[in-house]
Amino acid sequence: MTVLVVLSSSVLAWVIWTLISLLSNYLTARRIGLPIIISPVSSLNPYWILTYRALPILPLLQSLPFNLGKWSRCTYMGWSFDDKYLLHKELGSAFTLVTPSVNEVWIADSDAAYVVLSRRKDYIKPAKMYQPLAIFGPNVNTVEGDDWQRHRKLTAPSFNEKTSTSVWDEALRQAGDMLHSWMERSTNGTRDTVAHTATLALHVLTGAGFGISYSYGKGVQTPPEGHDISYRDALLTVLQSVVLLSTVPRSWMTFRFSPAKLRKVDQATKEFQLYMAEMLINERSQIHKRSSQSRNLLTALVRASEEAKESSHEISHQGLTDDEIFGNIFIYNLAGYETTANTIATGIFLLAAYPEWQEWVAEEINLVFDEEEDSPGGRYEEAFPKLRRCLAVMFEILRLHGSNVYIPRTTGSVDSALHINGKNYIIPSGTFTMTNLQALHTDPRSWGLDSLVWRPSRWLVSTPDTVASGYTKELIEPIKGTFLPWADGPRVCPGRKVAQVEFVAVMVALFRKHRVQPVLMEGESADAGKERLRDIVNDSGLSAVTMQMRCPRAAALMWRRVE
Ligand code: HEM
Repeated sequence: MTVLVVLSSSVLAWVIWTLISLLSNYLTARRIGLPIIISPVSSLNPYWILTYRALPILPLLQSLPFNLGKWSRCTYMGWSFDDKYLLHKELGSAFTLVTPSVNEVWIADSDAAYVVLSRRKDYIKPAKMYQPLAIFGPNVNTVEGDDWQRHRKLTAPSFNEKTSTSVWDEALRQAGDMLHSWMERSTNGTRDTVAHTATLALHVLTGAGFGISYSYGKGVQTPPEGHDISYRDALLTVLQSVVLLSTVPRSWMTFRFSPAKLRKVDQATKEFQLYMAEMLINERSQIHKRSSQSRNLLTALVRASEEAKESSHEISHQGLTDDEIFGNIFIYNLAGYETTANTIATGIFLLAAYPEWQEWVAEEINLVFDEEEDSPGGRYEEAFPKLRRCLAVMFEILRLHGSNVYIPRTTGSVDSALHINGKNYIIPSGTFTMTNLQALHTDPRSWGLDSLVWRPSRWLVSTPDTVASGYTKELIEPIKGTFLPWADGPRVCPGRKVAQVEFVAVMVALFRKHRVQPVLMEGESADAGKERLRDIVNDSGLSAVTMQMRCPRAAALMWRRVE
């Protein structure tokens, strides 16, 4: 009886607290003056996320009469991928989503989006939201303010033209081997495009970022002395277990009776930490002997940190601690792995669904590379700037199928003024601003009436120079705030050039002499096969970190050589 009373009073207290918070947030939202949607939950509420993932509750809510479930249209993770710009078309360039925990201002106005992403001190990256990613130590993605400036200054310059050259070489080599493995199963095709592009992206990062080169085909590598698993396998397990690592306490993973999966994650985490510590000791000794020849993210991180320490009396404020170096090694791997791998995999699916764009890309690649050369190497500096169609394909993937569909910021402890669609608004302290990338990327006012159509050629324009040379066209420069797959402003993605170089190199290796198509099901026409691929790409959702196709293994892709 007492238990029942305690339980029902707790539920009642929770309901009252929720209603009071909702009312208080609603009154605050009224003062902003933007259209309002009231939701009983926040899209970031973990219990809500678990509920709609476990039960088919969303369609039910959305079919309620009198628009009672309208809130559920914009309170699940990745909702704007499904909605595109439609909710903004109804409500305007911005609206406030009122929830019991926080007010979220969703923005699809290009000028306002640009301002929010540029003014990092007024619109702060919510560091608390990213804390779970500080698994190995604080890093550029999890810190704010002066700390962020220090991390950024010491890590981002590692991504220079030298890195781009190594990324280019490594991506060409890996993609050539990946293609070779696909050609070996040409009749049945492969269902593992996503897994294989993930291996490729990981190998490019370990090779170009950390100087550890792997051959594409070799799965498990023999671990060096003192290790039970290879660096690659330890890193892969860690990257694929981010959600576990950031939610399950480490001590639970070490119990004798813990599930094997948890113990495997624990082992990989320890091994990865050990590898990083060894790399650090090795790199420091090379620096002190002044004998290091290699130049990669790790060397740059350690050097920059050592130099900063030497040149400052306030040591701890200038360099990076060992934990911070580990934290950054991890985050650069994480941030650069899934995003790039997904973009390449989605691109392959889309090109298989639209073979006319394969021919378009191949035409450019064959103009740039010598017909006779069997495996196109080509120097990065000469080839990359000419491969504009390849880059256009990437931009068009990111416009409609980018890894991020929104970018969160918060006004912190002070109110902030924001000009939206010709009017001034005061965004109160403690409000989240969500830059709605998917709505901005699909808005017909910026992208034309065919904004939802995947059409890479929209990225190219003829200029007098390009017409005179009879060569390919120039890439357009989108209006500020209309294309933000890498964000913008001071916290713009530091790996965007790496991702571009990697993507273009992969296109070169795959499409110069080969084409991809879906393996048709029994009785399926070629058009229906392509439609099936488009459906698979459109059925994407937000995983822990990025947008991903939910069922990429539902289609097998077949590669063939063309002359
Ligand atoms: C197509 C590929 C990629 C996409 C779409 C992408 C997208 C983004 C976006 C949107 C952000 C900003 C997030 C925010 O401010 O809330 C970001 C940040 C970041 N990205 Fe990327 N990224 C890609 C590839 C890479 C690569 C290859 C690397 C590293 C090698 C990388 C490293 C990072 C890091 C470290 C940050 C945090 C920067 C900071 O907070 O100052 N990304 N990325």
